[in-house]
Amino acid sequence: MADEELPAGWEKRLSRSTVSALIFTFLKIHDVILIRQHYYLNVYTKESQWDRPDKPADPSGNNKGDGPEEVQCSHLLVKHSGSRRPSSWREENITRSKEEALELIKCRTSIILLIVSGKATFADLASKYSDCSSAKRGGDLGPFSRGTMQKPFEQAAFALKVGELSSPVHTDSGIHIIQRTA
Ligand SMILES: O=C(CCc1ccccc1)N[C@H](Cc1nc2ccccc2[nH]1)C(=O)O
Repeated sequence: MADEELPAGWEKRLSRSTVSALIFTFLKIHDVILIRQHYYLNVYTKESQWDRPDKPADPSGNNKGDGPEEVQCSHLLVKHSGSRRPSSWREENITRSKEEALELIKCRTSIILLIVSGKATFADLASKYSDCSSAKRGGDLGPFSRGTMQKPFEQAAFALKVGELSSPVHTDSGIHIIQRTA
């Protein structure tokens, strides 16, 4: 079935291994072959699935067993001067700019490559570098359902597969890297 025959409300997307992208981006290893896979995004609920859908996406977002009612995530937050609370356990008065925060989170993210080699875990890094109070719990936010987190965070979290890492996500709190853990 050709792409244009996708049932209404679905988009075909290309994913790639975050790690490969990070290796490619941060270590400038030009012979890394990006692992690319197609997945399908419900344009209404932003939920994603690997299997090609055979029926129109449910616009109501009612969960008919298609996506999780709740997810569990950990995150690493880098705040900046424009954050809603530019202060954290790490730094009483956070003055870095949003651009500096983005650069910093990219550096932190490149450290996530250490996870691949087993030299560090996401929890190790979040507990060291996250500006959220959840750093004390290795960045773990516990399970949450839709409607409880800032929308950009929720949409990114619910689009992740278990174990996946997000790209940098901007909320009023700052810039996050999210890992879905359940
Ligand atoms: O609101 C909290 C506490 C989050 C938390 C949830 C569950 C367990 C432990 C912590 N921390 C804020 C920073 C912050 N903003 C967020 C926005 C979305 C998700 C997590 C976030 N964390 C802050 O510290 O300014």
